[in-house]
Amino acid sequence: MRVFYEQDAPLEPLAGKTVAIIGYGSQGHAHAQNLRDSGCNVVIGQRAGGENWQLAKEHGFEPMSAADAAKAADVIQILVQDQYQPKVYNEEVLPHLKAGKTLVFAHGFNIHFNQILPPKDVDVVMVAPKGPGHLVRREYERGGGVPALIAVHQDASGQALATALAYARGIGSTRSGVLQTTFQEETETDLFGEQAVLCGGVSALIRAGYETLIEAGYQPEVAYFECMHELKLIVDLLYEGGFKKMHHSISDTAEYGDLTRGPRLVDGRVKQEMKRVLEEIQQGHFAREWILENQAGRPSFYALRRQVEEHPIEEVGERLRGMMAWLKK
Ligand SMILES: NC(=O)C1=CN([C@@H]2O[C@H](COP(=O)(O)OP(=O)(O)OC[C@H]3O[C@@H](n4cnc5c(N)ncnc54)[C@H](OP(=O)(O)O)[C@@H]3O)[C@@H](O)[C@H]2O)C=CC1
Ligand SMILES: CC[C@](O)(C(C)=O)C(=O)O
Repeated sequence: MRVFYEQDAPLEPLAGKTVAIIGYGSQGHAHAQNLRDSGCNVVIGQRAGGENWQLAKEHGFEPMSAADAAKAADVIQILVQDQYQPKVYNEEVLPHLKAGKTLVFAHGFNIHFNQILPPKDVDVVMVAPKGPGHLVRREYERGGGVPALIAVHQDASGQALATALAYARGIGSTRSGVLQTTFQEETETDLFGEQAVLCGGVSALIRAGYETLIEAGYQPEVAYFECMHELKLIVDLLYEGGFKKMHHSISDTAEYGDLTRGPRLVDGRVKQEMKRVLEEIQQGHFAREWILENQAGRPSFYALRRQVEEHPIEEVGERLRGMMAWLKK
């Protein structure tokens, strides 16, 4: 697998071009500012009135409608919520697409699951940072970058890969490394990662650990520190140096407990369920469920979100974090 760095990704394909960032949210605010700081000409398509419209103005942009931004731009990055993308694309972006323009995505969902069908004469690429938008900005400002996946879905101009690489450079990702993939691989692995491990798996593990300690009579504050607070510090070690660095830093007692008890918890049954989760993604069942959930006004999403946000660990966590003055609110 080839990894692309700064020397492989000149910015020239974006020279003299205008990049539209449609949606000034988590990813949008980071891509827009990083590209501008890299010398690119950036316009913002952000619906008016809300906090992100205001934020774009505070950051020195003149936000306009998605339609006006798509009309003005050569390269159009779609960074509105996945569930709104087909509507925004059909109503505001499609009328302004023509040969020579490039459509960019940060996640393959709508292309891979056929919710957006671009005309054949435009380039369609993906530049998907492997991290939350706020870190895409923070790492860039620190002189680094969040790694990214790139992919080419349509190469009408013959320049699609070069454009994607230039874009990845503009947001800082080639400082860390950019891997080429397909829309299918990015979509399936990204959904699996966020469901089974990063968001779904970890959150469920935290809640189960906390509940186990509370049900055994331990203090909520102690349970919070053990099951949520310290997790960040352990993950930092994993991020910096893998299991080896984590093992080096934790006590031998902790390491022995990790090696002998961890596999008892995440055993064959968990892996079996992970496989089912992956199959639901691969067969389009998750996509169908999420699309229909949105069409129905998200009744399950809101009910489940409320349940999790009302979990007792949230109350104790908020109180304890309130005492940590250095934490960003
Ligand atoms: N969050 C992340 O870190 C990651 C996200 N991605 C992908 O990036 C894309 C964007 O996600 P994310 O940054 O989380 O999205 P956010 O929800 O953070 O931001 C979406 C933005 O789009 C705006 N918007 C919605 N509708 C319109 C419209 N009609 N016209 C103009 N602007 C509109 C929203 O405005 P308003 O504020 O008014 O709602 C908001 O500012 C998705 O494809 C996602 O899968 C990929 C990797 C990581
Ligand atoms: C882990 C969640 C993520 O996939 C991400 C930040 O990469 C997302 O879509 O937000």
